Amino acid sequence: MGVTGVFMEVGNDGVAVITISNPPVNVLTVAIIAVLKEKFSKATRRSDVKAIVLTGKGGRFSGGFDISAFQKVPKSGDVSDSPNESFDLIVNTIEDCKKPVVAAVEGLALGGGLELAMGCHARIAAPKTQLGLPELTLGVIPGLGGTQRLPRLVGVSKAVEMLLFSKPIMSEEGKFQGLIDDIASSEELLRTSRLWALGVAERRKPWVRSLHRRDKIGSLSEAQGLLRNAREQARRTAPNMPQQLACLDVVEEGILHGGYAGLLKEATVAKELVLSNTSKALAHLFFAQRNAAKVPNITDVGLKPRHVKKVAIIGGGIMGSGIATVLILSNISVFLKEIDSEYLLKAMKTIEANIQGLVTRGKVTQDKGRKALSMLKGVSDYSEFKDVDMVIEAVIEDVPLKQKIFTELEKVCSSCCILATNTSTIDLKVVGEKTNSQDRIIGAHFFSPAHVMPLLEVVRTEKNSPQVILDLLTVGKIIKKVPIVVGNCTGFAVNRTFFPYMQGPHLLVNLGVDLFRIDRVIRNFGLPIGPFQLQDLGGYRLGLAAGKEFANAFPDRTFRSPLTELLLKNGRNGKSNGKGFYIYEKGSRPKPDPSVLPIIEESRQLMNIMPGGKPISVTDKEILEMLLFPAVNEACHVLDECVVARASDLDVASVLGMSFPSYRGGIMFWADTVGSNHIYTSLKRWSEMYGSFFKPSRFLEERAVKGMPLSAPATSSPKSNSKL
Ligand SMILES: C[C@H](O)CC(=O)SCCNC(=O)CCNC(=O)[C@H](O)C(C)(C)COP(=O)(O)OP(=O)(O)OC[C@H]1O[C@@H](n2cnc3c(N)ncnc32)[C@H](O)[C@@H]1OP(=O)(O)O
Repeated sequence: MGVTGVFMEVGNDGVAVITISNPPVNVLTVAIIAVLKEKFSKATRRSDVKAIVLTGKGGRFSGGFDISAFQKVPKSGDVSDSPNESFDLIVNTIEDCKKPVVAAVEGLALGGGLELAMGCHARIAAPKTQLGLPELTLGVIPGLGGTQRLPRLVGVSKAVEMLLFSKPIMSEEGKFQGLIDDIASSEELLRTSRLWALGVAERRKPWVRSLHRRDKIGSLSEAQGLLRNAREQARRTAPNMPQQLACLDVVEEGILHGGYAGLLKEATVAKELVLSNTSKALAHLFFAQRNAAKVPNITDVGLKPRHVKKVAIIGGGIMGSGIATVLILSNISVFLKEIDSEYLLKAMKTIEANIQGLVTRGKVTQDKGRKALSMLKGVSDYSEFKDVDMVIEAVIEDVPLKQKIFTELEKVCSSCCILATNTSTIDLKVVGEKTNSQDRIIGAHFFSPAHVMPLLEVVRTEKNSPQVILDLLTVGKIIKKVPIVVGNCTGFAVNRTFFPYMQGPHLLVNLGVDLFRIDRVIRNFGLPIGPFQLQDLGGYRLGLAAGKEFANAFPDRTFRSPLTELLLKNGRNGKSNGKGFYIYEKGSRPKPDPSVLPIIEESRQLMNIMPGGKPISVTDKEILEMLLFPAVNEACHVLDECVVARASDLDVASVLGMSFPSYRGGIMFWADTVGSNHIYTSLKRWSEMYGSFFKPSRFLEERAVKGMPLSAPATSSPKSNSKL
C-alpha cells in the first residue's frame, strides 16, 4: 500500500475495505475525496462486493478536511479547493449507496472525518476514540453535513453543545449518545465492522440513513427553545464569532425544512464563512501553533528528549504553586521547597485550592485531583534535590537571591539536572553568572495563573545545550502548555512586546483621555479586559517593578508617568487591597471607582503634557491604534533582534499569553491586516507630537517603505545581534 491515497481490498467475505491514507492524520483533500468517490463507485459496481467498510490507516480515522484550504481559498478566491462534497460524496455516494457502508473508526474522527463516518449506515469505534466537530474554532461551520446528521444522531441539545464548544467526546460517550453503534477493541475493529456490514446487507441489522432520521430531534417547540437559548449564550459569550449564530441557523433550517434543505443552507453558509477574516485568522493560528513547535537545530537534529519524572520547585507563591499544580496533574512528582513550614502550608493550600477549582469547573475529575495531590511533597531543604530531573526556581524577582539559589543548586543537584528559572524579566546570564552551569540554566516563563494560562516561554541563552532546550520543550507539551522558544532579553518575547501596551494607557490618560474609555475600547476590540483592569489584577507594585526593568533596558522608548507611584502613595494597590481603578464586588461586574479620579488629575498636573493644557480629542479608533501600534513597533524590534524564530510565534504568544483575540490571528497577523505603512506613518506623526515613545523602529520603517508585510521572513542572513 502506498503512502497517500485511498485503497480498496475486497475480502473473501465479500466486504470491500476502503482505507484513507494520508499520514499523519488522514486529512481529507479535494483529491482524496475524488478518489474516495471512485473507490465507492467501483465497490458498488463489483458483483462480488456485498458490503463496504470505510476506515483510516495508521489507527486514526481522519482529522478532517485540510485546514490549509481555509488559507488558500480567500487568497486565490478559488472555492474549488474548499470542501463542497456534502451531496455528491456523502449523500449520493455513501448514504444512498446500494450496498451498506460501515465506518470503522479509531483514534480520531474530527470535522470532515466524523462527517464522513456519520454519512455511513453504522459506526463501530475503538475505545477512547475522539469524535468531534471542531470547525467553529476555525471560523467555519461543518461543511460535509455535520450540522444536519449530528442532531439526528445525538439529539439537538448534545449536538449544539458539541458544535458550539467544539469539544470532542470519546467513543464510549458516543455509544451512549447514539453516535456510535458498537465499540470494538483495536484488534477486533475491522472484523466487527465487516460482520456488522454483512449483518446490514442481510437485513439482520438496521440500514440507517442518518439524514432521514427524526426520532432524536424531538418536538419542534422543544428544539427551537434549545436553539433560542444557545443563540442568547452565543451572543453573550462570543459576540465576535459570526460562525456560532450561523451554525445555529443552519441546524434550525434542517429541523424546520428537513435534512436536504439543511444541507443546502450548510453548503452556502460554509462557503461564505471560508472567505471571512475570522476563518483566515484562525486557520493561520492553527498552523502557527504547530510551526512554533519546530525549532531549528533543536527539534530537527535527531535528539531524543529525556524523561522528566521528578521536578523540584523553589518558592510556593502564586507562580510556584500554579506550576506545581500543572506538573502534578500531568503525573510528574513535585518537591516544593519553601523557607519554613508556615509558607509551605500556605503553598500546599493554594495548590489544593487550584485543583479544587478545576474540579468544580469540571476540568478535572475528583479522582484525578486526588491522585495529583499524592504526587506532591513539601520540603524545607535540598535533601530531595539530588535525584530530581529538573528544578524550577519561582522566587521573587531579586537578583542576589536568584544567584545564591543557583549556586546552591549546582552543588546539590546532579550534573545533568535541568535548572530552570521562572523569572519574567531578569537576564538569564545574570541569574547564572556565579555558576559553571550556564549550559543548563534556562528560562521556563509561565504566565499567571500558571495552572490556567496555556503559554510557556522557553527562554534560551546562547550557552544552552540543545538537549536542555528540547527537554524543556517536551515537558511543556507533556503538561499541555504551548511552549514557544524565545531568546534571552529583558521581558523576553511577550512581556517585552507588550510593555508599551502597559505604558501607552498612562500616556493617554496624562493627555486627558478617560481611563474607563480606554479599557472599553480594548474590550470592544476583543481583549477580555482593558489595560487598567489588568493592572488592578496584577497589583501596582508588580507593574512598577517591571516598568523599571523596561526603563533601564529601553530608555529611548519608555514613557515614565508618576501615576502608579501616586496610586501606591495613596494606599492603593489594585484588586488585592480592594483599591483599584475599579470597585470589585462579589457577584457583580467591576464598576469604575470615581475616587481614583483626583489622583489622575494630580498626575496630569505633574506631567503637564496636555497640549495647551486641554485634553486631546481622539476617536476610539485612534485610542486603539495609540495603544496597539507601539506594541506592534516593539514586536518589530523583537523580530529584528531574532528574539523569536518567526513572526507567527508572536501571534501564538500574544493570543495565549496576553489574550489577544484569536479571531484577529494574533498581533502580527492583525498588524498586517492594518498595513505596515499606516502603522508607520501614524507612529511617526505621534512621535512628532508626543515624543519618542511612539518612534517607529528601523524594521518597521524599512518594511513600510518597501510595502512589505511585517510577518514576511527576513531575506538577509541571521543578524549578529540574534538572540536565538
Ligand atoms: C468540511 C469540514 O467540515 C471542515 C473540516 O473538516 S475542518 C478540520 C476539522 N478538523 C480539525 O479541526 C482537527 C485539526 N487537527 C487537530 O486538532 C490535531 O492536529 C489532531 C487532534 C488531529 C492531531 O493532533 P496531534 O497528534 O497533536 O498532531 P498535530 O501536530 O496537531 O498534527 C499533525 C500534523 O497534521 C497536520 N494536521 C492535523 N489536522 C489537520 C487538518 N485538518 N488539516 C491540515 N493539516 C492538519 C498538522 O498541521 C501537523 O502537521 P505538521 O506535522 O506538518 O506540523
